[in-house]
Amino acid sequence: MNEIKLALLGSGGAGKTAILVRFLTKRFIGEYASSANSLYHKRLSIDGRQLNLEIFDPCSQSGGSRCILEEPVNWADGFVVVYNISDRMSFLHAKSVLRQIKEAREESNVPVFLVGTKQDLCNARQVCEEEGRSLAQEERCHFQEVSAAEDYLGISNLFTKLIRHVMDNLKHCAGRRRYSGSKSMAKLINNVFGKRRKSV
Ligand SMILES: Nc1nc2c(ncn2[C@@H]2O[C@H](COP(=O)(O)OP(=O)(O)OP(=O)(O)O)[C@@H](O)[C@H]2O)c(=O)[nH]1
Repeated sequence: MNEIKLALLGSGGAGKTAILVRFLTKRFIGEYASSANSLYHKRLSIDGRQLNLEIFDPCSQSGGSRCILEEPVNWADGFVVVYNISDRMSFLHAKSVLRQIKEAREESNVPVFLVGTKQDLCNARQVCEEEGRSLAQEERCHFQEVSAAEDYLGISNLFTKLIRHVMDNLKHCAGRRRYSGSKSMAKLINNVFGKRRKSV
């Protein structure tokens, strides 16, 4: 069984949980009463391979995104960096997150997806699609705009694509030390990610 670990990063309210819940359950839930970091588990099969997926979704209220950038940026095999297309501050935050991932994981060539979400709110758009695309080009990561409210397929494709890149990258890195050493995992989850674990 392949273990794949993903982390969603981005500013508070950017739409991280909405994207993740859409991917895991196909549903869009308007409000989430979450005040803690969450680790979601999912088994799935991609290209005939059984995968054990763990996805970390930090809650901004618990200072989660700060934690993951300070300590366990090495935990994840791939990242989804989320901003809200109707909030320029969230785009600037995403830019800074991309830089920090790059600094910390330069050698590993870790797959990253920059995601502009809330595409349905295009009347209130503050970040044009081209800006997102060129930032992604600059930072050599993938890019997509989505709407968790309106589009399941786009989000599902995004995660599938990221997971494929992660699998390729892990194959490529085989033999080298995997960044997220399994010995420290339990400690990492308990200390940094809080104790909530969810299976969907
Ligand atoms: N219209 C619209 N609203 C969205 C979309 N995605 C999320 N929202 C709303 O935006 C708000 C914040 O979404 P969350 O998914 O909780 O954002 P988050 O990044 O997880 O926020 P924190 O948990 O605070 O870090 C919620 O009210 C969602 O319903 C979208 O695609 N379209």
